[in-house]
Amino acid sequence: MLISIGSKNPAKIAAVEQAFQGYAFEIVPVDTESGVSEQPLTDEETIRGAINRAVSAFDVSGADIGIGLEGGVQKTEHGLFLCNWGALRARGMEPIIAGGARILLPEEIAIQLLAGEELGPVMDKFAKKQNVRKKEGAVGIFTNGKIDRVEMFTHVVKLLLGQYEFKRQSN
Ligand SMILES: O=c1[nH]c(=O)c2ncn([C@@H]3O[C@H](COP(=O)(O)OP(=O)(O)OP(=O)(O)O)[C@@H](O)[C@H]3O)c2[nH]1
Ligand SMILES: [Mg+2]
Repeated sequence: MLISIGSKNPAKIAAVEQAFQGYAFEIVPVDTESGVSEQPLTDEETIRGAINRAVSAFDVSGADIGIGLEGGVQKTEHGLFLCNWGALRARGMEPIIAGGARILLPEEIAIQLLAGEELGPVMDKFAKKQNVRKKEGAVGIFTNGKIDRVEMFTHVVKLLLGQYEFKRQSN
């Protein structure tokens, strides 16, 4: 099975590799446009980015499955939540969507994002690290390492794969 992912981010690629453990597959990471802002600020925008990545990855690679994973934030009355969305594009079916873990971001982070900053660089500055976005992610930093970005996105890809198999069996 040829699986394309619309990102070259190693954390996202590792999540697809983990979720497809046990399957005979090959992964093709492709640079795709998310079609949304670098820092999505709503669930809707983040979902749109995931779908656009999955469709582009599927179209450019001729793979059996295209996967899109997008991180963003969502304002609530409780504060600004980190949100994560995934999409799966396969022949003969509408894109499948699944949501990932959410955690409240500290106020000092939220203020910077709402002022137009991108979470990736903000996290590097906050954590005094390089490329948090490609490793544990904000989710790893703010959960004291209990769950990192790979594990969080692996869960999302499993939700996508499971729905894909269910739909295939139902048809
Ligand atoms: O350090 C982080 N830990 C996280 O948990 C996280 N979740 C989202 N983001 C940031 O939100 C923006 C859109 O996310 P994103 O899906 O575009 O991710 P990305 O830019 O890292 O990958 P990619 O665009 O190469 O696929 C980018 O600025 C990401 O850095 C995170 N940064
Ligand atoms: Mg990005």
